[in-house]
Amino acid sequence: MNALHIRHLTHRYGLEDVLSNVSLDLYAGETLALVGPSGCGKSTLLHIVAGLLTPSEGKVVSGFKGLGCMFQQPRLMPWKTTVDNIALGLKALSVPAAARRRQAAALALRLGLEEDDLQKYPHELSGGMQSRVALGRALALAPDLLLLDEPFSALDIGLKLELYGLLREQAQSRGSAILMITHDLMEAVRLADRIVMMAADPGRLVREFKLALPQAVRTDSWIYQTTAELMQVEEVRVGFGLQPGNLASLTVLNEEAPHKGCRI
Ligand SMILES: Nc1ncnc2c1ncn2[C@@H]1O[C@H](COP(=O)(O)OP(=O)(O)OP(=O)(O)O)[C@@H](O)[C@H]1O
Repeated sequence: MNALHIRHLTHRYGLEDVLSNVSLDLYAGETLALVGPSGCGKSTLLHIVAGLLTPSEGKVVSGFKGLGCMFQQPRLMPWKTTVDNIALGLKALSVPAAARRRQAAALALRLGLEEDDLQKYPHELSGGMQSRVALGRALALAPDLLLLDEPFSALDIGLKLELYGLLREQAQSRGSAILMITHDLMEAVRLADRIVMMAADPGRLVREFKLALPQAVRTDSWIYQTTAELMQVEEVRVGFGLQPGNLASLTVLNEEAPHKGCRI
């Protein structure tokens, strides 16, 4: 089975440790959400996994073959049309122009864009449409690993729910693994199989929760209840800047034993 193994990762900017001794595993078909306070190193960790940064210490071993990334800002090429933005990765793989445009157009339509949108430039698209294009670009190469850095944070709830569904459909049909960052605990509860809570100064993993109920059968009320339960956990409250509260009994969640590299 394909997997990503992160071992004893430490990263410094200058003299400051922003990540300390982070170890994590991610397996094919799994969605793992990283949550934690601003500045705890979530994006740094994602950039290291994407190969955009070399860690100061530790290693990342990935058995995944394809990588798709989506960030908070769509980061589309302003001089390229919708289809050409989606087809960017296919062009890099030397897929002939007609074939890559055909594939990109089919994907765009599956993601809810319309025929009329295909030849538009990013400035002619709404924010939500740009997010669909960015998701299309991330999915175009059928990656078996998707890295998502708060991809839906700027969108309204209706569009978020729609894009969650599209993402899940695409990821499930390909058995892709997803490593996502979110500030929205409810989004993590809706989408993730595991939630890893981080703390800052230095950035580290402090707690992991396994959500045993399959995504497809999670109802809104289960999501609200589970989020509320999580919000009672000390590390989660601290991470979200809330006053410490009473520890609730976790009836819905299966709490995982902390793995190597975690500090509680
Ligand atoms: N290129 C850089 N040079 C120096 N310091 C950096 C650089 N990038 C990030 N940092 C610092 O590293 C720390 C971690 O940043 P990072 O963006 O990884 O955190 P984050 O958890 O993703 O934050 P947020 O949730 O606010 O996006 C922060 O203190 C940030 O200021």
